[in-house]
Amino acid sequence: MKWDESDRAVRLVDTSLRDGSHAMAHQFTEKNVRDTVRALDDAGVSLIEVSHGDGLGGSTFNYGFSLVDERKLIAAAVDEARHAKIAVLLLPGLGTVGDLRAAADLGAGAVRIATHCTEADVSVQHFGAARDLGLETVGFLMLSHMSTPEALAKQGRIMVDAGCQCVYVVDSAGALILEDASERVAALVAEFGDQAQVGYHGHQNLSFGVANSVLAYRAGARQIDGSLVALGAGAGNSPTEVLAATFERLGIRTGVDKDVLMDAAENVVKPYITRLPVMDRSSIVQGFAGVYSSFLLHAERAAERYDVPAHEILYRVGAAKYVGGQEDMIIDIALQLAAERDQG
Ligand SMILES: C[C@H](O)CC(=O)C(=O)O
Ligand SMILES: [Mn+2]
Repeated sequence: MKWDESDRAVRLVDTSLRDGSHAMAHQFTEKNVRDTVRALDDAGVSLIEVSHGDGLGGSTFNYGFSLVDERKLIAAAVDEARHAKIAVLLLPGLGTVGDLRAAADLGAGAVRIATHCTEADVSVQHFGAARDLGLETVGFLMLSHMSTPEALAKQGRIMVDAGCQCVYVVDSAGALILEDASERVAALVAEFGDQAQVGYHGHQNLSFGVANSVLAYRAGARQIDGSLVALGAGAGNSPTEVLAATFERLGIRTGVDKDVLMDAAENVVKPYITRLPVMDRSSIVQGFAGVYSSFLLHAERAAERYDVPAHEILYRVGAAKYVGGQEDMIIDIALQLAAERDQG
């Protein structure tokens, strides 16, 4: 197994233990984390993200409480990884610089700082703090389908100027289809030149995670996210094991062992998944209507509570263009639908 980053044409980053937190309703155990990190590390994955689904400090009433304190999970991941670096996610306004310092003290080596695709300026202080802490820095422009490639590149520039080393086009809704993804990546690559890398984070709501990742690579992305068994919000992320197999077939060096990853998917992750990510009606509507993937479980819960269809809630969330942090509006919409039903 190669551990020289320069020997990889593309770096596959695994987010099963962070984006997968949404699909697991934030119920990861320490054993889940240890087993998954060990398997990913054995496969040669060099960056593994571990946090609450909504990042540091995400364990709240609005987003959903974690079963196990994420700091305990981060410490376990750091303890288990022999070669891989552990990354944490931070959404400014939810996670703080104090949370970041604590994660760095626990041994996290990278932070991925996520903002809505038009709000990169709120990340400036956090990138500065991360660089001061000696962390590798990555920026996430979430719900990228809501911006044009040109506007996204300008937002990425704010992150790079603040100290970000790789800016991701994040398809939070799984709404980007083929050129939608590659044109956004290409715009960021053109903007940054060799000042920063570009990454791509896909969701499978319309089933384009892997295809978009290949096009993103061809457009210049050099870090690509995946999750084992697609474990992630909505219909899940691009499966890491499928990315590895696909890139190998294309002759693109990832430095990871696809067979070890497939074994990890089958025998480590699949047995603990409580709800397999699927392209069902609700998640397809998310991709179609451009709805944040992590709204899925919130919509399903509101649907059950108010006896209204989850996919109808999600259509309305898409029409209203709600963004991350507006989870409470899902209940508002469910109440509207219930009132309309009761009025006949
Ligand atoms: C906080 C979000 O879950 C980040 C992410 O993975 C996405 O927007 O997609
Ligand atoms: Mn995601």
